[in-house]
Amino acid sequence: MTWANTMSYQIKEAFYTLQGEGFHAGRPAIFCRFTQCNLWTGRETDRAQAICQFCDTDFIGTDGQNGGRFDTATHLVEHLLGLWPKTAKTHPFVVLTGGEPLLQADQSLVDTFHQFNFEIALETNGTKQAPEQIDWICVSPKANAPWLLTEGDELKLVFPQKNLMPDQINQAHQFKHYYLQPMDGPKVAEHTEMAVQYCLQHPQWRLSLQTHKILGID
Ligand SMILES: C[S@@+](CC[C@H](N)C(=O)[O-])C[C@H]1O[C@@H](n2cnc3c(N)ncnc32)[C@H](O)[C@@H]1O
Ligand SMILES: Nc1nc2[nH]cc(C(=O)O)c2c(=O)[nH]1
Ligand code: SF4
Ligand SMILES: [Mg+2]
Repeated sequence: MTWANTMSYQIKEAFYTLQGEGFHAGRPAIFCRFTQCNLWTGRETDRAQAICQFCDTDFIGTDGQNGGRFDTATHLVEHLLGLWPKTAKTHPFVVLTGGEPLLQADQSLVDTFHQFNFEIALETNGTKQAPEQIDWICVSPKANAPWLLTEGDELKLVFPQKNLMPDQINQAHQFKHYYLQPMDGPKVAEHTEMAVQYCLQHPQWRLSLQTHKILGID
């Protein structure tokens, strides 16, 4: 006999938009937002007790646009492929985010994306190791959380974070690009000015604005 497969991918929402942040800002991409995070429950009543307290995202449930539970990697990938324009001359580009995508995204999902000719980018908090062969890894470490994934393509530090300022980033870490992203919230203007000044004084760092918020798109 075979066991019923209870594993499934739980997706809050999925949408086609421009990557707003970091190296690939401006690039059309399918966003796949997984439910759940290991640094916050996602409930406002728990925010003040969470390890990560500044999150700008709702990742609870599977009720968002194009969200749902997908019982196999193939079913999820086919669903996402449907969001890529039919007339596109380029292969589909997907950004796995959340919530924390590495709680669910496994080797089978990565391999299935590649079978369907996807290029895969990942947005992660860096608390877990990633499956192999992800095409673009963006790590955004969080103060007071374990940091295990210390290599990747892009390090995108939300700034400022008490206990995780850019001078505390170990330069032995292996990333191709280093970005400061101003922490959104009531003080975003002040944080942006501070990030500009920090980059000017430490030109290894570049500024990442959340351009989708400026544009008013997803
Ligand atoms: C919502 S997170 C999901 C992926 C993963 N859990 C992570 O933290 O990287 C996506 C990106 O938004 C960033 N982010 C979350 N809240 C933010 C805020 N208030 N201001 C600026 N960036 C924020 C995260 O650091 C991360 O780079
Ligand atoms: N346009 C757009 N770009 C993004 N880059 C990272 C995002 C995220 O929430 O992970 C995000 C997002 O939610 N929207
Ligand atoms: S780690 Fe990412 S998804 Fe989790 S609470 Fe922080 S910013 Fe939000
Ligand atoms: Mg976002």
